[in-house]
Amino acid sequence: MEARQTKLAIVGAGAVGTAVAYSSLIRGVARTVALLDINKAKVDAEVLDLSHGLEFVPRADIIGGDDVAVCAGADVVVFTAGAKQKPGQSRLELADATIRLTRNILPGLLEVAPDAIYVMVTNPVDIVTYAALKFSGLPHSQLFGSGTVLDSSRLRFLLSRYTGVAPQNVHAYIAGEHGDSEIPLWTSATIGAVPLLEWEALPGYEPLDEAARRTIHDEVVHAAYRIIEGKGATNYAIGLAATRIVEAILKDEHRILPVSTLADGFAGLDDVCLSLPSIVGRCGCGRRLEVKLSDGERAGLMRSAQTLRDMQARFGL
Ligand SMILES: O=P(O)(O)OC[C@H]1O[C@](O)(COP(=O)(O)O)[C@@H](O)[C@@H]1O
Repeated sequence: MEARQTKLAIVGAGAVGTAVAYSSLIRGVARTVALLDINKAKVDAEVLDLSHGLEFVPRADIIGGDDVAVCAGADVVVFTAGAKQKPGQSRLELADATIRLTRNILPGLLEVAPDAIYVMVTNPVDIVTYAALKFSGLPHSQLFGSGTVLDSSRLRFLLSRYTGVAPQNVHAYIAGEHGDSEIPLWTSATIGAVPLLEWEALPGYEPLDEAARRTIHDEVVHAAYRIIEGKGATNYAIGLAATRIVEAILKDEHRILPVSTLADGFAGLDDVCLSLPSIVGRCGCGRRLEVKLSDGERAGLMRSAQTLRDMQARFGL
């Protein structure tokens, strides 16, 4: 009997969608990678370019087109389609067009891939995820957003640079909105087995005091703006972050990832999609962790949730 083959469908063949396809192929997360885009010439060209590298990656097929049928039977759908972010433009300004686009595309996808786990990546991801949950009627385990998985890896990269320890050993999360109101969860963070708030600087490194933590937080929040100013879009790190989520799903890893999902009352948060460390596996997004929060972190999360609720109301959600 042949093993069931896994299929990843990526909606949107722009800078982010193609980065997800590229990193997914390199990491060998799915046997088939399908790319869908309304621009047929572009998607065909991307598929051809990626096909020419198949010799160098784990065994896979790459297909694509402008017909939703290309996503048929997908196990995971990564949704990256949306309006392009311009320099200086906030994530919010993009929201209206993107929400309409999401509403138009989802029904066709649900028809051909009803059992897929849907990972929304398009910004503003928390709002798009909330809207997509409403439009699709899917349970929040089956549809969630990439949230602050990328922001958390930016945080880990910066902490790694400050402390001289590998980012893999920095266990720290950004929570809340994937956007300006996001907050680092310093209280629960550890470096190796050492609580981050008790970290003693290694020789040649500065202490991780409050001022340093404030600078790092600020850098994480503004990282995307700096990249957009320089190259118009962020794509490689979000491609890797989304691939990490897909891998956790398809390999049923039960990984703890700060994905954006509907709040269920934890820390007094509800009726909003935001990120908190959650368990991700083959059934999608499972339980949230009951993370220990300081009063300041709790208040920050409440503010972030309120920012998102205000946006939801502005878009009639
Ligand atoms: O610092 P430790 O305990 O050796 O853990 C390292 C492991 O943690 C990870 O970085 C995952 O960390 P998180 O659970 O904080 O996401 C793995 O990639 C790595 O293998």
